[in-house]
Amino acid sequence: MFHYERNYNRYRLSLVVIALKVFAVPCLLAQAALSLSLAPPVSSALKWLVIFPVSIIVYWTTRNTLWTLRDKRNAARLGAQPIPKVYGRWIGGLDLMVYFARGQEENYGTLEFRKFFEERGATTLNFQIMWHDLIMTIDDGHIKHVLSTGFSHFEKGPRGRWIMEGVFGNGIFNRDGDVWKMHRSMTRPFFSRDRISDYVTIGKHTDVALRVLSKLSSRSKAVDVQDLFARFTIDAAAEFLFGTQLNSLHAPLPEPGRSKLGPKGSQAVDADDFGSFVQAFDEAQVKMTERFHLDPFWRLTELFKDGMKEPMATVRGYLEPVVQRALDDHAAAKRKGVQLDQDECTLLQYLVANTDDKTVLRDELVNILIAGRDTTAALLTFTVYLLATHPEVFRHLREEVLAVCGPDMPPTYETIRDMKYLRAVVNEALRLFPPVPINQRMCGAEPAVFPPSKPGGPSYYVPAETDIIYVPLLLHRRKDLWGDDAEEFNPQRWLDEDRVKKFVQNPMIFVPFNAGPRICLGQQFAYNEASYFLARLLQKFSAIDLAPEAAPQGSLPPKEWKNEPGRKGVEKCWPKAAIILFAKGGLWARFTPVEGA
Ligand code: HEM
Repeated sequence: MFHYERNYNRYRLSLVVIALKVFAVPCLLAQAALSLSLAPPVSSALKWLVIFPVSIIVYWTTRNTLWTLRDKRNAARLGAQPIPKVYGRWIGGLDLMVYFARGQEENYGTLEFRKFFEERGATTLNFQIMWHDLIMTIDDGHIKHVLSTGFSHFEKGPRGRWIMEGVFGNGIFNRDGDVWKMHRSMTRPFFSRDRISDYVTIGKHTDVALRVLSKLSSRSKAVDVQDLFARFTIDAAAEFLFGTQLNSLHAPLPEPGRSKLGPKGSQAVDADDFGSFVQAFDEAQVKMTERFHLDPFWRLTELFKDGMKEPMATVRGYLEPVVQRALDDHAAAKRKGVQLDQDECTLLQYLVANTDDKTVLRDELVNILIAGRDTTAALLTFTVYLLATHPEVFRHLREEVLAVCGPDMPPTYETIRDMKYLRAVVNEALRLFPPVPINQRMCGAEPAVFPPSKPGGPSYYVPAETDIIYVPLLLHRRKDLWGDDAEEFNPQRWLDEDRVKKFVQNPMIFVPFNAGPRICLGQQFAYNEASYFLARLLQKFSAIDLAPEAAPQGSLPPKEWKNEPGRKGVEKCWPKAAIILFAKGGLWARFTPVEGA
């Protein structure tokens, strides 16, 4: 097996390999041509300043032209067309790369990619960056092929693995083929039940979170709900996954007007141990996103300092004792002949019964903590944002919650199922703000073909080993799929018979949890957790108002956005993506408590 972790640690060395490939090959060819030519010798200055740089451009342009011809031939052989190409204005399409990287800093999540599709009237494009193909798609049919019907032709691939290794390591998110199958079969049985104990865990942490919220709200204090939800979901996930009480909700929260801008959201001025763990988690994810945008140049920016090392040392330092304790407990239980009760055990107990490899265990926890914490926190954050900005939806939802659960009865599996408007609100938030707004795959060693996504449409040729980016945030906002109100928050669309019929006919227009064999394992848990929390929240609070004045400086959407069409012109928080969607600087809001609740 290829040891990614060992190789990842040599990322500086890989820079030499890349440099040799990009620069040395054309320069050596130029040197050979000079030596063989009968022309008089040229000066060193001419060679280094003119001939070698020109040879690099000529070599790569020629190679690209030859590959384009080869792809055209292959495409014709397979009865397909090449995907429309996007060229930058600078050599090697470097301006596109700068645009993508700057977008990470300055723009609205992944929305900025839309202009390329609109300008060309296409839903799948092939960006030419550093003389390489980078396919980006918002096409439901092509995404279906990548994730589901053509699953075996696509993988996460070595590029993604290189970049994600520092965070995800040997965990389920970062593996393909048999190793991924092993991870999936090891973890899936744990997620395949609707366990009563899950509701107990969710209920317990919801109560703590709402007590904190009630206390602050009784003094009309603004709260960064994104931070609150990150604490709630990590406390619930830690108990559900490894039986540990993190009690992060008991630690000091960021204060309105006194917090600073953290790597993603807001940050308490004096971070405690838990704060450092969470900030480290966030920092590592932001770094990982930067690497995606700057690849392969991130190696240069981290030549003297591995940007992932420190934050991940903090994260792993936090988790290693947890893993060790689980292994010790398992060994002790085995000695006493105690059997594991699969219905009541935590994921970690379940995993240690299957492997004692500490790296696998630690990395799996990191993977599932990120999966379980940040995604659900993003869902809750953007649902609250949408409810605060749509009081009529808030009122309607509250009426349903009070009608089904009364003013204080905790929701159950059955009552959650009965609250159809609640499900519609959650789905609508997932549609407009999918917690995983952008994702990546790679075509395998053989070329593939995207079948026509519309009757009579073209099949598209996908060259072997090409990166493919798909963008659920843009797919979910396509007007031709969702109607003219695609950008509006309208939960009713999930209850309208005709519109639901359209979705049932083509479920690939909505993929917040992915699709196919790698579909999210925690989908049911996430729906349960978010629905439970929202129902309890609406029992206890009668209104939500955004409190932008409480946010740290630099968090609010830039003034220039006001002139932009669509959601960008009306957004009151700044959606950004670092693998997972978040509100820059947090989402600050005030809650009106119900008397006596
Ligand atoms: C709103 C909440 C959630 C959303 C939107 C979400 C979304 C996703 C997406 C898009 C993927 C596919 C990633 C990829 O293959 O590139 C995924 C995978 C996964 N999710 Fe979730 N997720 C959520 C909550 C959870 C929770 C709560 C857990 C567990 C506690 C979880 C566990 C997983 C796991 C283990 C995978 C990996 C599946 C595989 O590679 O085979 N997720 N999720």
